Amino acid sequence: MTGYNSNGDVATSNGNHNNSNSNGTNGNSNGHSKPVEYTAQELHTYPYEVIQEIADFIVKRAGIRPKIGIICGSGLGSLADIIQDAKVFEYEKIPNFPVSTVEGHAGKLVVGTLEGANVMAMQGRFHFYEGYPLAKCSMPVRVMKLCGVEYLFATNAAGGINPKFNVGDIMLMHDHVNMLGFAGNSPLQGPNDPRFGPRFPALVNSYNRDLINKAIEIGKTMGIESNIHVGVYSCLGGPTYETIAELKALRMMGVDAVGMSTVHEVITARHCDMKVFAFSLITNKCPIEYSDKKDEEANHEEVMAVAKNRQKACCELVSRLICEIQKGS
Ligand SMILES: O=P(O)(O)O[C@H]1O[C@H](CO)[C@@H](O)[C@H]1O
Ligand SMILES: Nc1nc2[nH]cnc2c(=O)[nH]1
Repeated sequence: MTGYNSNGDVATSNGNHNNSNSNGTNGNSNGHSKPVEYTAQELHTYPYEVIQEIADFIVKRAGIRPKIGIICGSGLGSLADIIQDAKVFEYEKIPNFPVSTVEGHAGKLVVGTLEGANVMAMQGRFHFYEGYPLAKCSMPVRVMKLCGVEYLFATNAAGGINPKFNVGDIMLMHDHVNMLGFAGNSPLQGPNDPRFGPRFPALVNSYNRDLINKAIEIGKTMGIESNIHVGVYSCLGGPTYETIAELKALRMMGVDAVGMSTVHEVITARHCDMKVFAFSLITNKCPIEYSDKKDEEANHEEVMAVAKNRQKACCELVSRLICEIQKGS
């Protein structure tokens, strides 16, 4: 498999990673670095050493250790545009990083400062429906951890199932239903590396209560308290939007908003003991009765248009919450 040398340039594959140095390269006596080579199986599950190499690559070039990691949902890439003193890494230039394939996910990692905190933001996440295994989808969360991140802010665009939710509302996630997990799929599947966390992590209290309460207070001062809800998110595999019968089933299970992301990232973050704050921007109302109305069908263009419309409020919420975290540290 092709690797990258320590400058992030694509390099030909001829190294053996067992001999790699801390930069993830095989330095030799004439000072040239050989690329690290990993098997497809290794890159399927991303062993600790691979994650460490990616983290070292980023920290070395960014010159800072981020404390807060942000994952931008569909159409919410502007959350990364407000980062100051930004160093931008295109995914394809980061060794062994997957590439973004979905519209509204630029495929860039942005490292810099926000409200005085060192942050790193993913402008583009990885979804199961792109063909990546869940471990690969959430691998960047482990990269964040090894870069020094303590707090994960995960954002997403989602369909509102709770009839009280309107398009443009923000749902602060306080729990999730892991539908992919019900079907036996987990980002933690495979051998457990205790350097990341335990074999059997508990997930009650995954969503940091203190951060949820702070976000509610911030919503009040922003004058958008009636657009802020607290609720349960569920991730389905996608890429199809849900049928009416599926939406009815999800509602019966207590799900308030549905999407195709975030849950595997939160599981990975909690496994390695990161504090998690997550919210869904409600980009469409999910119908729960049969109808011929075309305008009730979800579509990605609408999802992105709503996200663009609400990006200012989302950016303000995120910035002010980071400001609160900074005040407490
Ligand atoms: O969850 P994010 O990445 O925000 O995107 C959501 O929007 C897309 C569908 O329109 C899906 O990828 C769904 O998961
Ligand atoms: N699964 C799913 N994902 C979404 N992302 C944005 N809206 C939706 C939706 O209605 N369903």
